[in-house]
Amino acid sequence: MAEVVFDKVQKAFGAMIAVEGFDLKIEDGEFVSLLGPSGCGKTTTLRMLAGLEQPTGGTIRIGERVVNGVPPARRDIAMVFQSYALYPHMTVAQNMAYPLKKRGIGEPERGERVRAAARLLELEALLERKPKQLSGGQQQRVALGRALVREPQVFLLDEPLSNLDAKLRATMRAELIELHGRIGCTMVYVTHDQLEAMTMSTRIAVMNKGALQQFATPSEIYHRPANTFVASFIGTPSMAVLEGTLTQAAGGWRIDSGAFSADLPEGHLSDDAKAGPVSFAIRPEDVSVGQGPRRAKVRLVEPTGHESIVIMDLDGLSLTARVPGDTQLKSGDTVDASIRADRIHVFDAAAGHRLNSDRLRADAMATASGGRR
Ligand SMILES: Nc1ncnc2c1ncn2[C@@H]1O[C@H](COP(=O)(O)OP(=O)(O)OP(=O)(O)O)[C@@H](O)[C@H]1O
Repeated sequence: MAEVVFDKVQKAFGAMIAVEGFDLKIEDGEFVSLLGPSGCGKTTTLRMLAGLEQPTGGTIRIGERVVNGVPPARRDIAMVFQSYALYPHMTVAQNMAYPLKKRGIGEPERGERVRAAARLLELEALLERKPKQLSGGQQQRVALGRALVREPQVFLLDEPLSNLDAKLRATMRAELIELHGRIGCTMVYVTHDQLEAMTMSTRIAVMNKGALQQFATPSEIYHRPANTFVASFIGTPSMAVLEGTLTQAAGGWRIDSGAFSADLPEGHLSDDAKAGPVSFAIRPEDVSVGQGPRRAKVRLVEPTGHESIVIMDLDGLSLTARVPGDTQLKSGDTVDASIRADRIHVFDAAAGHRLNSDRLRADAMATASGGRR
């Protein structure tokens, strides 16, 4: 087990900068997800950690050792890919033993390590099967087992669940959380699926356009997005980032956007807030439908089963709300509505960084889960 540190890491492919100014300190035993949209540099970052790509700037450290220039086989890491890459002619046991055989580890120890990993992953009954006789989830477990037998300092996982169907993904998510709990190994997990990142990680590194946007617990990232990118990327349905103007009002700040205005409670914004243009965003759960002083016109109702997502115009803003799945609301209806002014996220209009003081949020956060740490 080891900590992993990226220090000002850059990766350029010719003129194309894939990763830039990347600083990250992953603590020993953490489960960290690299999360971001397609092309943001997640896989390149993981491949640099694995030694499959060389950084064009900065240093990467695993434990005490700077690994720039160290070949993959000597980094003491194990990688699990999206494609399980099992050898079809070998049994499960032979597949799992293969990395040990390549390292010259003798038979009694090989067998022992394979049996231990098989026990951990509940693969004991499948050891003599060939990969084609296994389900997708079982194949994924063998790929994990093959990584596990190497007893690496760090596990690297690149979208390992993306070939599985929704039900199996949910099962494997739970299995990976359990596995991490049992072996306590440092894990770095690449995904563009925020549900995976939110449920499994101790901390999430949100990336966009090759740069780190925020590195924090899932709860922190959801409740205190550091900038407009994280605010709009995290959350399903997502928050729209709206344009408004901040003015000083008696007792605090007021935010206006066309016909919409809201008085922000005292202490809601940090000392960085200045009168003038801002961006702001409101989570769907902070919009109430069916009661309140505002009027909203329903544009669309999207049933998802236990709840429905309502897209509506409220004082000229397009907002999204969640309502119970048995709602009778339909497009064209006019309803009473309210928003939680104490939950409005406010950002600098130009730079996009968060302007909330989060003093009011701190109490709620103290009782919320701070990720899996
Ligand atoms: N070998 C390469 N040569 C040139 N450009 C590359 C190379 N590998 C990656 N890139 C570019 O670097 C950027 C980051 O790619 P990367 O694969 O790291 O993104 P990603 O976040 O993992 O995306 P995805 O989720 O689609 O896999 C992309 O614009 C990609 O086209």
